[in-house]
Amino acid sequence: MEQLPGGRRLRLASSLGLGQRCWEVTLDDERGLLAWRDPRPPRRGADNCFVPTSEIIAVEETELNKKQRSIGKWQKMAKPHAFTVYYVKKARNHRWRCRDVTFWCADEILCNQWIQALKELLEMQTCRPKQLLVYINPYGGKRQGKRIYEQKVAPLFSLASISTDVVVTEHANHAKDNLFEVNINKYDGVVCVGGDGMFSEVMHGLIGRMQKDSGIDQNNPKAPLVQCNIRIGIIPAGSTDCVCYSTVGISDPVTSALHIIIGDCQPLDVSSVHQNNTFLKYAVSLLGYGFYGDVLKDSEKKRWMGPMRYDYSGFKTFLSHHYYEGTISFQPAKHTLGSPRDKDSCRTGCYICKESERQLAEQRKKCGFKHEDEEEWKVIKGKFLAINVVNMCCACPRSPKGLSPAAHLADGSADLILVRKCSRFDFLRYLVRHTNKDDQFDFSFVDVYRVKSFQFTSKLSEDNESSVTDIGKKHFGQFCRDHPACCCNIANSTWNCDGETLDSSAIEVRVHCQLMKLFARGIEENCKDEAAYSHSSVEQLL
Ligand SMILES: CCCCCCCCCCCCC/C=C/[C@@H](O)[C@H](COP(=O)(O)O)NC(C)=O
Ligand SMILES: Nc1ncnc2c1ncn2[C@@H]1O[C@H](COP(=O)(O)OP(=O)(O)O)[C@@H](O)[C@H]1O
Ligand SMILES: [Ca+2]
Repeated sequence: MEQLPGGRRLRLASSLGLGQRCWEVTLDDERGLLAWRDPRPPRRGADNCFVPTSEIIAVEETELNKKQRSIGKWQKMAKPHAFTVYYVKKARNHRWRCRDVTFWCADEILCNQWIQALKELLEMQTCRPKQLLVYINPYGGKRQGKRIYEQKVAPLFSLASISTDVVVTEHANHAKDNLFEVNINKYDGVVCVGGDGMFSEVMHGLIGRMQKDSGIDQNNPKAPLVQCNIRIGIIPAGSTDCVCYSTVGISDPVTSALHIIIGDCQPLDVSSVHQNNTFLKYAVSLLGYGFYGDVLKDSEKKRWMGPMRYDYSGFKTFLSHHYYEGTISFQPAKHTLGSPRDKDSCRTGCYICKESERQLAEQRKKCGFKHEDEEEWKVIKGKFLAINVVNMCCACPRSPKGLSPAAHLADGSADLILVRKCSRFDFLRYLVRHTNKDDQFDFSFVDVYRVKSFQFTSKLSEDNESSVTDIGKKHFGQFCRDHPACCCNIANSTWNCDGETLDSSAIEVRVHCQLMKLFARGIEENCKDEAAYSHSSVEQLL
């Protein structure tokens, strides 16, 4: 142990070989950093590097091969001893890669000391998973799930000494049903390889299992649900991969695997959807009626097209320009500090989400839930082209900022976006803004509210309830008789619930703050990635 001028302790500091030269290598316990720098003065700091120990993937003793030994200093050494450190390298656009660096020295004891010290530090990272349950949907996206897992993810898990039980699903709901049967306590996490639909399935299995084990009735819309502490990791291999993109910042299997390995944790709000005291679904990303429901329903018939089906069905649905009549009621989310029109987005370590977490803990301590129903409800009736309720920004490669750029991952609220009846041209302007930086809510026909609960009843089901003999009933699926060209559809739309269709014209939605956790850390603030590794900051540290 070495003492530095500032009183800081270094666990190890040695001169070790890296390539052809000797480098000063330090392991700083207090700061949790492994650093190596070239002591030669001329090219100041040119090749200095450091890695937080929390981002070291593995340490291995290394046998240097003949080629390595035949060059430079190796020749003079009887038998050099070496070890390799595998670590996370942050690249552009939130992409992470696994890199390695091999150090050598003549002294076997010193080499072992380093391996031992680094392994001890890895052991201390208690948030890392050791045993994972993996579900692969072989038919998601471009049908590459199995290949992606085997070639890109499994080798990294094995490098990090993570054991896995792998299930390749044979039918829809295979993963969900399986989660009710397995010995869940054996695992530190569940990994799903697939798209948003597959993630939704795994989430239903886990949350459902938790409630069942705790004797909570999911059919009761007011039941305080039990939080799910087993984290889910998403390896993106689907068509949209919105949950992965919105929680990591990129859809990239290797990046996601590395977030799982280092044991990241991102809490997530979950909405429950009920109809008349019957549980229907949970949702974490988009709950969409009208446009996004119709796109999904049409695209299901075109699965053979792969991810392209959304472009085809999107275009077709846009042309059909159907709007739907109904009544919306919601309770505004007064507890959260943010608003949907904020300029700042939810980022790693978001203080708005932390504040909600604090409130949640306080609420639990008091052991009672407020009489939420007594709080204010707002009611809006109208004709809508789209009703979107989003728990997170819903960013994905098609829409890099998402449907609600300022929505938060874990603040206990959802953003309710209402797109009222407007011209095709205006609706196109709105859709185009999903894909660029312009304000999506700056239209007279678009309203946005931050809500904690929400209800919707389509006019059709309201009418049916009030008069059973309503002739409209006979005409489901046909266009408005009085106005053949008006695009008002007397059939209901479908809900797009995280990429799964849900046929229900009257639903009740409630946001459950931080009901589950992912192996992720939210989207990191941009540009800092490179800055954190800048040479000047390395200089200050050493
Ligand atoms: C004319 C310009 C049109 C621009 C359209 C912009 C599209 C933006 C799409 C954003 C959708 C984000 C919400 C994510 C939904 C997913 O749950 C769902 C299912 O994803 P999956 O197929 O399971 O990965 N995908 C869709 C398109 O409904
Ligand atoms: N083996 C399987 N065969 C058919 N469907 C499956 C299978 N495994 C999972 N599914 C279902 O496929 C649906 C879509 O999967 P997903 O991975 O989200 O792909 P995509 O992003 O292309 O929609 C999910 O609803 C899931 O329940
Ligand atoms: Ca939220």
